[in-house]
Amino acid sequence: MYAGKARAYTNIALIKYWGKKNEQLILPMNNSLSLTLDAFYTETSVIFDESFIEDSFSLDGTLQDAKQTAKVSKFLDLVRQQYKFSLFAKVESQNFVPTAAGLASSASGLAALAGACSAALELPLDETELSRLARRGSGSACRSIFGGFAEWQKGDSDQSSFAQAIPADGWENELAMLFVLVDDGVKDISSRDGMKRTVETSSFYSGWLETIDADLATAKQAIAKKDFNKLGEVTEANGLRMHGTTLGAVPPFTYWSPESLNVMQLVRAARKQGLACYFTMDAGPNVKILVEKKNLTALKNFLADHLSEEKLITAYAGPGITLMPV
Ligand SMILES: O=C(O)C[C@@](O)(CF)CCOP(=O)(O)OP(=O)(O)O
Repeated sequence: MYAGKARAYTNIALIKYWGKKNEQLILPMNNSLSLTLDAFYTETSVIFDESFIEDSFSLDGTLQDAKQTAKVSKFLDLVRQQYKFSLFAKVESQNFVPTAAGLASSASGLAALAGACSAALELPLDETELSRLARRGSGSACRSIFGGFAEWQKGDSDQSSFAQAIPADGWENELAMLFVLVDDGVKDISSRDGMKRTVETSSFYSGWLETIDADLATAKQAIAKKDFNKLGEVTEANGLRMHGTTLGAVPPFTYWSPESLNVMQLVRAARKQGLACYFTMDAGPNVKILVEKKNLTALKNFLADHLSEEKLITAYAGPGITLMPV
């Protein structure tokens, strides 16, 4: 029997990954840059044992159906193939996210799964190898191996596509990200399906790609200079352009709900009153507001007049993956 456990935190992209060059290897079209957060994480344990006759996967104590288990098995098959063994596994994941729906990210889940497998099999994987393995589970998971800021080097092969930490001299600890929960109950298109349709059909997609390198350079410069407004501006613009591509897809779609738009307007209004804060969104209606810790209370007070308190979740910069005793 081989057992391992890992904890990994979710990350939010400031410069987005939105499109694959290679679906099977999960190689992205562009580099992306994220901030790992402390508020949401997943703990996953894995047991490989010769007595198991199939893989099993339980999430938050509930045994998952064949479809969900197949996703985990696909990842386990990769590990079995790469490390040349054939034992089945029992996988148990627990998402530590506020009860609000739609906050558990595949990034923390798949990063934790990669970490748990490497711990169970006592694979001497360094961060790069762990990031590469996590990427095969879900692209954004490769960034959750690292704490703070991380950049996913797109590479052009399985070997060359992985994330690296972006040193920021502790500046990430001066930042906060306020999640505004906009649960409009509509079942969103998954990020995997959304980016696939966009790459394949959106006439806006090439325009999006042309802007990424400049955005990345701007974001990295801003981090190096601890220039919050510069980082916020490029984050907000990049996220808007990513979402713009979905409107050009066939059929067109958007993750924005009326309440999402309302929150975006509130962020702009707060800025007009001199409160430095910027929004970004991913494959869902929730809005994430990047703000400096020193302005967090002022931002919450500003929003309190418009949004109910329980819709707000505060996150700070979080750590990288930790392998844990079983
Ligand atoms: O996180 C970002 O850079 C931007 C997004 O969150 C925007 F929605 C996409 C994340 O995609 P992911 O779930 O990693 O896809 P997978 O590789 O198909 O599993």
